[in-house]
Amino acid sequence: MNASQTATHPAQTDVVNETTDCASLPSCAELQAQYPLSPLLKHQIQQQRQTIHRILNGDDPRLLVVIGPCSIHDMASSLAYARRLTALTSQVSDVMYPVMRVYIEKPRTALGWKGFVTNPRLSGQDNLALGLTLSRRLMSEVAQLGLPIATEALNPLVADYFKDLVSWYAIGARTTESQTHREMASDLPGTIGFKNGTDGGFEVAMNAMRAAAQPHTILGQSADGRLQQKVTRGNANTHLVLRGGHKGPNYDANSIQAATDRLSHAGLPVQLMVDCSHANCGKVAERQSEVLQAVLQQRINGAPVLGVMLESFIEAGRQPLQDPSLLTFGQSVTDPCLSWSETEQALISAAKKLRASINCESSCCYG
Ligand SMILES: O=C[C@H](O)[C@H](O)COP(=O)(O)O
Ligand SMILES: C=C(OP(=O)(O)O)C(=O)O
Repeated sequence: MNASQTATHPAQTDVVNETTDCASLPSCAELQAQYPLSPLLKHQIQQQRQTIHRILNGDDPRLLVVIGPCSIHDMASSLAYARRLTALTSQVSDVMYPVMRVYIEKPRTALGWKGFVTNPRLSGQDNLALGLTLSRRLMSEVAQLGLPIATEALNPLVADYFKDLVSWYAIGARTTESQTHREMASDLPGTIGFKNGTDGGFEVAMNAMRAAAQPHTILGQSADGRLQQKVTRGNANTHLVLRGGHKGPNYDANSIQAATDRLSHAGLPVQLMVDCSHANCGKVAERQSEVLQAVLQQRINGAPVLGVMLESFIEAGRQPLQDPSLLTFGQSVTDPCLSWSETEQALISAAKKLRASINCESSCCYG
C-alpha cells in the first residue's frame, strides 16, 4: 500500500494507533559495505566540501550553482543528466562550481509521492529497502563522475545512509523551523543552506543557523542501527537560501538588502544563495533564467550572493506521476524544470557575464 496516498480514519473508539506493517531495513553499515567509497572518492568528496566551504568564506570567487532535477525518480535519467552536467561543468568551471541536486526525498505540502527513497518504483508499493539501496548506488555513481552532490536532508535516519556522499545540504522551507532538523543539521558534514519559510520570512532560517552552529544532545543511530544518545559537534558552515514565499519572490534588490542587513545585525555569515525556482519563479520553470540574470547582476553590483539554485532536467516542465512505462524520459514528476538546452544556455550565458565582470574589474584596476 502506498501510505502517502491512503488516508485511514481510525474508528472513534480506536485509541491505540498501532503500526500495521513493519519490514526490517539494512543498516547504514550494511549499505555502505554494499556500495563502499574508494579512498580516491573519499578524498574527492572531502575536496568538494572544502571547495564549497571556501566559496562560503569568500576564499574561492566562483559562483556555487546547486542544479538538477526537482526529484530523482529513476536511475537512468538521473545518470544521463549527471553525464551532461559533468560535460557542461568543464565549460564553466573557471567561474562557477556546479553541484548536482540528487534529491531522493520530497517534502509535501500535504500529500503526494514522497520520493525515490520511499517509493523507488513509482508504484502503489512503498519500498524503503530498495529506495535506500538504489539511492546509495545512484549517489556513488554520480560521485564517480566527479560531480559534487547536493540533497535535501529531510528524515534524519535517512540522512545517515548518505552522509559520506553529500557535499551540500538544504534544509527545506517546510522544515527549517523544526528543532529536529536543526539538531540534525548540527550533525551533518559539509555546508548547509537553510531555506526561508514558505511564508517568505527569513527569521526562521536565521534562528536555524544559530541553532545548527551549536552542539546538541540528540537521539540518533549507530552505523549498525542501534539507537544512541549522541552529542553533535555543531555546524556553523551554513547560509540562508532565499526561495520566495506565499507573498511572492524575494530575489529583488530590496529583499536581498533586507536579508543582508538582518544577517549582519544577527552576527551570522553575510552570504546567501538565491533559489531561482519555487516561489521565486512562481513555479514557471523557464522564469528561472530571468531570475538568474537578475541575481547575477546584483552579485556583480556587490550583493553577497554566494550561489544560486536551479531546477533542471533533460526535458522541460513536469509530467503527472503515472504508470512508469508511460513516463517521458528525463522529465520531472514533481516541480517543473528547465530543459537541458535551457540549462546549457542559462549556465553558459551566466558564465560569460561573470567573466566579463571579472575582466572589467581587472581592467579598471590595472588598465
Ligand atoms: O520542490 C518540490 C515541491 O515544491 C515540494 O516538494 C512541495 O511539493 P507539493 O506542494 O507539490 O507537495
Ligand atoms: C522542496 C524544495 O524546496 P523548498 O523547501 O524551498 O520548497 C526543493 O528544493 O526541492
